[in-house]
Amino acid sequence: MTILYLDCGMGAAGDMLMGALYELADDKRGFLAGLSGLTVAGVEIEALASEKCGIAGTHMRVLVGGREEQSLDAVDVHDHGDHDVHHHGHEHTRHDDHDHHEHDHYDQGDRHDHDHHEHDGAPDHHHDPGAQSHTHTHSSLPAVSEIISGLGLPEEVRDDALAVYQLIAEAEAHVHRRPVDEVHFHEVGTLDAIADVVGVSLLMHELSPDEVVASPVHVGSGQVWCAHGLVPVPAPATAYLLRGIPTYGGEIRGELCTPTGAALLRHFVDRFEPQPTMAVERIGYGMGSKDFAAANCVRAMLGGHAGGPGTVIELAVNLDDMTGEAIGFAVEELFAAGALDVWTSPIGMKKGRPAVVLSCLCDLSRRDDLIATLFRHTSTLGVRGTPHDRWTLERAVEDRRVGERTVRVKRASGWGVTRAKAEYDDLATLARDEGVTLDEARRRVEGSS
Ligand SMILES: O=C([S-])c1cc(C(=O)S)c[n+]([C@@H]2O[C@H](COP(=O)(O)O)[C@@H](O)[C@H]2O)c1
Ligand code: NI
Repeated sequence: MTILYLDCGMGAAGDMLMGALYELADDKRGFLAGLSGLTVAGVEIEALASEKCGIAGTHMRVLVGGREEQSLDAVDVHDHGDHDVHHHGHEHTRHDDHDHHEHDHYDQGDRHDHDHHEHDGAPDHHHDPGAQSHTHTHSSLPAVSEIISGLGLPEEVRDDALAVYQLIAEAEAHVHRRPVDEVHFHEVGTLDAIADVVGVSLLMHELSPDEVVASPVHVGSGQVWCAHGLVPVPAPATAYLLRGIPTYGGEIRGELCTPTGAALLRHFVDRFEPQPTMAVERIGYGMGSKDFAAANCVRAMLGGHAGGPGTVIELAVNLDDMTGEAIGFAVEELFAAGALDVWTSPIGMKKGRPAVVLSCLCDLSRRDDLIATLFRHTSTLGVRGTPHDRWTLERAVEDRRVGERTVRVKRASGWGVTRAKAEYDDLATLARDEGVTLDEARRRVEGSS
């Protein structure tokens, strides 16, 4: 059971997530080759050694037409004009010839400010950024999907990347109160964001952790320039994408979590909580392009469960107006939707009604599906949920030959205990086919070991 833990104590941007996962990947060349389809579109992706507050990590530099996009925090408004903001995005990239310590001053007057929704959504609608501003492209979801689908990615990677973009499109649609099919991306529609989304999807596919856990997300504070103008941090799309996820503003003035980072977290992370008990085997640091007092990185840790409890959710509803048949059907649907266990308990309810509590246990990643199943297949108007610690034995299933037949035997071990038990369905088939009792069938399986 492998756990990928993402420390988002300095937020998350697409390139930071990609850098952190890249450090964990075995086949780094294969990964970069997997992104080569993007070079046709003028995108170059380099993994550069980068250092923040003395920590060595990787900065994934995505160049589109030779330029790297940066988010423009409005960290300081100077006396010499309301429109001047101090851009503190600079890099400390060892393999780079440029002067990384320059501080650019962005003047709102040099920006091409406009309503991106007035454009027709053609993916090649670029604005010349000039010397003082940033490039952005206006792309529709179908245009972005076409680019992603044309990259020759494994099906699962392509589907993940498309799902991340769907989330971004829904966030844009919500923020601008437009239908999803009328959304035109601005910054996140540029090729560098596509590279981030595809890169992270590819690396997740390569690492294939059983569980992805992330810390509460530090979003930063203040304001940031985007295609709409100066917006509050977290940017509106980021705030929407992170709803329901634990976040905090903290002391740092600047945008720490971008819409792309937020969409990637929403899609890939199973649960948000402090680092679980795990035996960490590999650690990766993905560096951002900006510098703050704290190391601007996402830290990724890969490891296994280390004897600590897992978390399961118990969902429960009280039912006083359903038939036994209908409740039985709901039980089957809950199992089909991924419940670990489902049970009913008799209760007495108001107005002297005999009733039942229908309960089920599930992993957090299945919780929302099971809530939807409860609402769909029962008459309840509310679902209760309680998280529980759960300690488990390691389980394995082995096949055992009993004469001409194969019977599955479940082995469980840990906590000083080892035991084995034949799978009931196989045992019942054996008993019926051989015309013996269940006990006799069990003895035959035990005798065959
Ligand atoms: O492109 C989109 S959807 C976008 C939306 C918003 C809104 O809040 S609406 C803000 N921004 C800003 O663009 C840059 C780049 O974001 P990436 O996700 O492409 O890294 C960033 O400063 C966002 O706040 C983009
Ligand atoms: Ni927007």
